[in-house]
Amino acid sequence: MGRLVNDKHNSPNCRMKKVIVDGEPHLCLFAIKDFEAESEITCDYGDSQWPWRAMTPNIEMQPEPSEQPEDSGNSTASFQQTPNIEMQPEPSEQPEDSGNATASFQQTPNIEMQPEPSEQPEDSGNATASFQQTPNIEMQPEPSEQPEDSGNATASFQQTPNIEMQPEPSEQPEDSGNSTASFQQTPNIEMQPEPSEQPEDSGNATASFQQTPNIEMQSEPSEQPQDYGKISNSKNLKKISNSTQVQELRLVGP
Ligand SMILES: C[S@@+](CC[C@H](N)C(=O)[O-])C[C@H]1O[C@@H](n2cnc3c(N)ncnc32)[C@H](O)[C@@H]1O
Repeated sequence: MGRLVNDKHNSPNCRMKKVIVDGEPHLCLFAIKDFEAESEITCDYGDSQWPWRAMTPNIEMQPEPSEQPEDSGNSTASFQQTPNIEMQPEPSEQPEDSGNATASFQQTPNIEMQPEPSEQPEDSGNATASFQQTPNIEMQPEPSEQPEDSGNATASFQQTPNIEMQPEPSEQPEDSGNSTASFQQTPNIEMQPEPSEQPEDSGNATASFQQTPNIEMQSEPSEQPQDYGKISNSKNLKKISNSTQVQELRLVGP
């Protein structure tokens, strides 16, 4: 318990007394005033050149009147402010040591983080951005090994089956594996020759039947005009008539 009591020369809340029990001395601590729980326990260490006392009077005089004028009797407030003031000179005496230990460690990782962004000058405070770019850079080399498969993996795979489909129909145009492509192309090829044959057939059929009667018609009239021409020929008729007349004459004559 005694190791928890601080020194307070002016207004301690406790007092240390020597009590002899069974002939043996004991240091016993007694409260000399009421104070709340968890308050600083203080007593007068006695007259001595305690190092903190050399600093305490000057420090206590400044904060007590200005900040807590109504707490004149509250020694607790003075001691609470005292350590705060003591913490400031400690960092100044040892700027990189205990007092600034927390700050120094916080700055250290920040300094470590800055060199990383310095490689990426615009990512100074954006450690997250730097890490995001790093995987992007890693992703780029991977595509660089396969430059055509990088971002167009889908396109490449789409092209691959297309390329496979093209040679397959060419190699096995009528096989089962290329049923889709082969049959699509095959009917196209069949359809092309069919129309190419049909136009000739259909047109020839029509033309042949048309020509045939024409030819027949031509032949018929070609024969008839000759007959009709003979009959219609007035000269021939005259010859015939003359011959009949001659025959009649001959019959009549003898
Ligand atoms: C018995 S211990 C008191 C408890 C100690 N302050 C602690 O936190 O454990 C005695 C030591 O406390 C410190 N101390 C006691 N009274 C003080 C005061 N008024 N101002 C600054 N340090 C004090 C000194 O370092 C002293 O050696």
